[in-house]
Amino acid sequence: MEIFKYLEQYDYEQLVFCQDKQSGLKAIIAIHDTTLGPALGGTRMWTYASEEAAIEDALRLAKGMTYKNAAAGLNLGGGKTVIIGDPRKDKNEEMFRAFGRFIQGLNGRYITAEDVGTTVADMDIIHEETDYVTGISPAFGSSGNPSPVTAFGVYRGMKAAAKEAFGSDSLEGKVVAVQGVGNVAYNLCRHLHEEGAKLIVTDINKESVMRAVEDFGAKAVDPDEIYGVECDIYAPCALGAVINDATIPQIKAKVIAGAANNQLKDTKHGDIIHELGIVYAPDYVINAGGVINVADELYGYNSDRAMKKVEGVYSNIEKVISIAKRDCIPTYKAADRMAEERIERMRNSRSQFLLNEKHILNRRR
Ligand SMILES: NC(=O)C1=CN([C@@H]2O[C@H](COP(=O)(O)OP(=O)(O)OC[C@H]3O[C@@H](n4cnc5c(N)ncnc54)[C@H](O)[C@@H]3O)[C@@H](O)[C@H]2O)C=CC1
Ligand SMILES: CC(C)CC(=O)C(=O)O
Repeated sequence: MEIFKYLEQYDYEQLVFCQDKQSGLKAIIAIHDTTLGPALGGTRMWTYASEEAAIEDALRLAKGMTYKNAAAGLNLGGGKTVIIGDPRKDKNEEMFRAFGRFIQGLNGRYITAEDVGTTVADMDIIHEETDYVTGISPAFGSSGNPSPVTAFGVYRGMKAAAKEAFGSDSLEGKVVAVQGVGNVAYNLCRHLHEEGAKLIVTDINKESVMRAVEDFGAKAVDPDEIYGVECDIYAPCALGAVINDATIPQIKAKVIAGAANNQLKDTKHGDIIHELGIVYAPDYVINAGGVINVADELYGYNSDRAMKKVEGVYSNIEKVISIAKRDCIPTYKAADRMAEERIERMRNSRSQFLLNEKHILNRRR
């Protein structure tokens, strides 16, 4: 990958490589765009096949955060970190302390939170070194694990997408195929089960599957089978790029609505599912509940206020669908349009000169 060419092509601001020999930390912080405010996005710990794959993931996820935060109405830019390693074997306290110091060194340009492979306990360790971390323990007056709130937002967004596809937002009796039943999707399954939806689940982790079978009466299928099952709604809740040339011909669902980031392998796959008449709830709009929740910590966390905003994922999905219909475009493009228009409006409004304490005029006093 020609890194500067890529950064220029997709308007990235900064890519930071962090190495700490003692703890084994190898982290990549990608900051995409800070027009709306500091870049907020989680830290993913994963065993990447190559350093290039890790860089690509950080970059793609960071750009997704710019769009997610903008579309959610947050005054935050987009960034993300990936830590290279196996979260089950390679974590240690010094690693997250070292990582916290690297974040502190960015002086507020980047604020982190949980993502796949990292936990509230990890955020608490980072917090020993920096205040630029969210999703820390409720004991600190913070919001804790974002996953249940992300799940609630996905549930709300799924209902809005169902209303468009089926004429009603009730999920009672609807068959939902859930791919990956981890932190977010387990909580999503609970909401769906409580509303009377029928669940088909899969995961590469057998224990997670069994928990959903036992707790919610879900039917289990093998990971490769999930795309082709007879269902009304397909909910990708594992990793990205699952909507692709190989999977689209198998999908029988009328709605795709799930938590995973970067679900479309390529934008052309968003065009194809649109042509097939599938209602696609764009990933970064439907899964914004977690970031909306952790962002509230920056104002002094208030759960009621945060949950009210997360309920708005429903109307945000409605808004995206109506832009898509108005402009005759697929929903993924409508979501991009919504996010980009907000960033441009704010960029223009911030172009006016404002004196602040760092300005040269102040230094002369
Ligand atoms: N946790 C959060 O608040 C947010 C999460 N997301 C996204 O939602 C997705 C899920 O996040 P979490 O639930 O936090 O992660 P998680 O790691 O708890 O759950 C992911 C699950 O997917 C399973 N999985 C991995 N590969 C699979 C495959 N090929 N087939 C089937 N299952 C597979 C894993 O075993 C795991 O149980 C991720 O893409 C994440 O980036 C997005 C926004 C917020
Ligand atoms: C997990 C969230 C708190 C932030 C994030 O990184 C995301 O929404 O993907």
